[in-house]
Amino acid sequence: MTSDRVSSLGAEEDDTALAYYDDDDLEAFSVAGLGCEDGVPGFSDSLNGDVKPRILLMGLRRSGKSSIQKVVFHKMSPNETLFLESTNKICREDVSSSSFVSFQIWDFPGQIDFFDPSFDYEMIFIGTGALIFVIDSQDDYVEALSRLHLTVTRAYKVNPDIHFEVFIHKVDGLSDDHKIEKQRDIHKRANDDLADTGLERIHLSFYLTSIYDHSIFEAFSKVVQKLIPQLPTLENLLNIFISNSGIEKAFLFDVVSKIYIATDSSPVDMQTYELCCDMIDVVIDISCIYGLENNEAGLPYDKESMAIIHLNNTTVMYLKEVTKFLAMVCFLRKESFDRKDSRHPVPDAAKQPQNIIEPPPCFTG
Ligand SMILES: Nc1nc2c(ncn2[C@@H]2O[C@H](COP(=O)(O)OP(=O)(O)OP(=O)(O)O)[C@@H](O)[C@H]2O)c(=O)[nH]1
Repeated sequence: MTSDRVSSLGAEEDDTALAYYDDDDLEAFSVAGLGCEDGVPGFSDSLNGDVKPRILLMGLRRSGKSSIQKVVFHKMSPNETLFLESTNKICREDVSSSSFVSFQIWDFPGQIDFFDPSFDYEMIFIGTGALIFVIDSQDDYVEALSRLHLTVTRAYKVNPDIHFEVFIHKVDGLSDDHKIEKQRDIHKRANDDLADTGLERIHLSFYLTSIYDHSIFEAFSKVVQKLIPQLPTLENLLNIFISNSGIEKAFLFDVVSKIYIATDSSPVDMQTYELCCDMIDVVIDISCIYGLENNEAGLPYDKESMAIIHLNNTTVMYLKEVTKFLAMVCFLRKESFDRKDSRHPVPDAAKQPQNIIEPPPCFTG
């Protein structure tokens, strides 16, 4: 692999870095143990200690892999993906925008034959944390299912710890009934194929996704959460947090990608998640316009970042910076929120009954 065939795109400012490899490089990668060139690590990264978990995006041509990556990690608007050219190189991206969300995404061109004997797929799968297989739900998926089966069985043999995630994608064109029907059919066929080869122990997770709504962010959140070793601890902390405050639901969000890296153990509904994403957008957009000094660059998000939004259904949303890249987004009832306001000026606050739940410190301003 020569250095002129490896180009880093200038996305480092937002803590992402891309490296592209062209078809000829695939042959070069079949040489086991290929190391770093020009600061760009090769497939053998997984063998050294401080490597990030790898997420692979695979699927047939035009299934929507690159669109997913661009919309989730580069804020590309869904309509712009109509003009994306077919990927003919492996595209790797480092995502390290927060201390908890740190991984690499590998976007594979649909036409690559991984199982060409000259290509060392073992090196790819060994360092992989999750394999996302994208199926275009608006297309005939017979070929996609046989490709899924081949990919999953090969990958499992190399690395049984991989999480296999199937995105039934482009569901925006389908009615609700149709979506459920497709999901049931794909789920059944994929698992039947595995059972036929005696591999029913392989677990596939299925998600209905589209880049035209928040479903793709939610699905990606769930995939990434499985790669966060601290997840149970974070969930536990969030459970303690909400049970000791007037808060009903709390999310920890990666602000840049709008992936939620943890939430308390009460169920998440899509509407709540969408509201959180909208709130993050509002905060960042307003801060972009009014929050930056002249000529200042970068994400307008810092220790001062916080917002309160009163919804018309007596719910209050509260966003507060937690770290440089993370935000806590909470939902609480208006009464719980007002209680904090009434605490300070009321001189006889000591008369409050003992069992009133105190708002957490972040609400005491
Ligand atoms: N309706 C709809 N179209 C989508 C969605 N996601 C992607 N597309 C469209 O699908 C087409 C193919 O998307 P790509 O992201 O280039 O597909 P790909 O899998 O990367 O394709 P290759 O690079 O050829 O492997 C584009 O026209 C996208 O606009 C979606 O959720 N809904």
